[in-house]
Amino acid sequence: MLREKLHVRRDQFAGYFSGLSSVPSTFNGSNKNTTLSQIPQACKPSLWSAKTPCCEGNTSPGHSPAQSPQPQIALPLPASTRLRHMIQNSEKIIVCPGVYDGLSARIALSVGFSAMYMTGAGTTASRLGMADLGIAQLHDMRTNAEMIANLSPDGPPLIADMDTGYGGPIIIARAVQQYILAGVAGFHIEDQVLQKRCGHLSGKEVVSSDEFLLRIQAAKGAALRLRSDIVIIARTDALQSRGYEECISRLRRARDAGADMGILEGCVTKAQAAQAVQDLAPWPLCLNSVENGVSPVITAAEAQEMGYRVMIFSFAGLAPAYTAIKATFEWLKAEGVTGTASDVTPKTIFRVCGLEEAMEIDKVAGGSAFSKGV
Ligand SMILES: C[C@](O)(C(=O)O)[C@H](CC(=O)O)C(=O)O
Repeated sequence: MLREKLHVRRDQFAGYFSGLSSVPSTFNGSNKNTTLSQIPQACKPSLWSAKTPCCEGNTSPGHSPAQSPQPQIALPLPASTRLRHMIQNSEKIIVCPGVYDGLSARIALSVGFSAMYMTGAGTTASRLGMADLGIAQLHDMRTNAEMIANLSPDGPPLIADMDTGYGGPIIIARAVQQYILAGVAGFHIEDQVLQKRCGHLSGKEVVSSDEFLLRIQAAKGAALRLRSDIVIIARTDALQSRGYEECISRLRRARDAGADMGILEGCVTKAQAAQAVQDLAPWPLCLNSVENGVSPVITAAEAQEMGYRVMIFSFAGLAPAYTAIKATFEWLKAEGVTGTASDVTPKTIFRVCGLEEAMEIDKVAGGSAFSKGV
């Protein structure tokens, strides 16, 4: 039953994702307009791979036949294109753990998620040591996102927080361009005033619906100009001050302006979260889960049943890091030792952070720095 429902939904979503699904980079160096569906399966993502067998003697669009004995370099599909494809085709809701720095992202990669989310609250806390009050600016967010997105460029696509877009249309266009160049696959942009705050705090203020639309149009224009597939997620924080109907109206306007997906931030009941999907269908929605925030706890399975396509768990890394670090520091202060579990050695952390891959790079290049191990 659920499966059937999902099939219907995926077909419906297709309309929203067909527009920009052409591969913007020169896939196989020849056809700028090659679409995802035109790319033969065997040619799909293979980072720096040699020519695939199906390219042999194939002169159809999307292929360049062998012209020299040099191995052909097949560019990987951009993460944005892969994310778009996942949203359209995935059987299951796409669960994105909130990551905020290199280590939390590396842990998410090692656990094996299909996508990740870079939280603005976590970025602000970890990079600036500040609360989520609109203090992190484009530079802070872009540099963090770029580092995280490029830990595994052909790995799970990264959805990143873009807060309010950090200014008017010109700054927003610049922010979108920088996120695209950073390798970010999708982002959410909201309607809070520039002096924003976490969506789960009270006293939030939002800009007018027209100004929100302007933000979406600026973002969409930038993506189109760069021929990027980046997934634009319109988020409204208007529930607290303007009510549910206004949120639906704002999200509809954002959808009509070309946003690919929506977030109704801070739903206060499960019924409301489910209703939003129905009211905006077939436009896909993303659910932001902040446990102990203003929303009830909704599991990924429940969100999938409601019809959500993506779910971000903003505090999934930050909250346990806080708990563990605080407990350890308190222990250290009291006892003079950290009490670290014996199976967590320096190598454990370095392994998660690519130790073996780094050693392999050195070896393949002919180096011997690690020939005696580490
Ligand atoms: C999703 C969010 O934008 C984030 O930065 O992760 C925050 C999370 C939070 O601060 O609780 C938000 O919901 O505003």
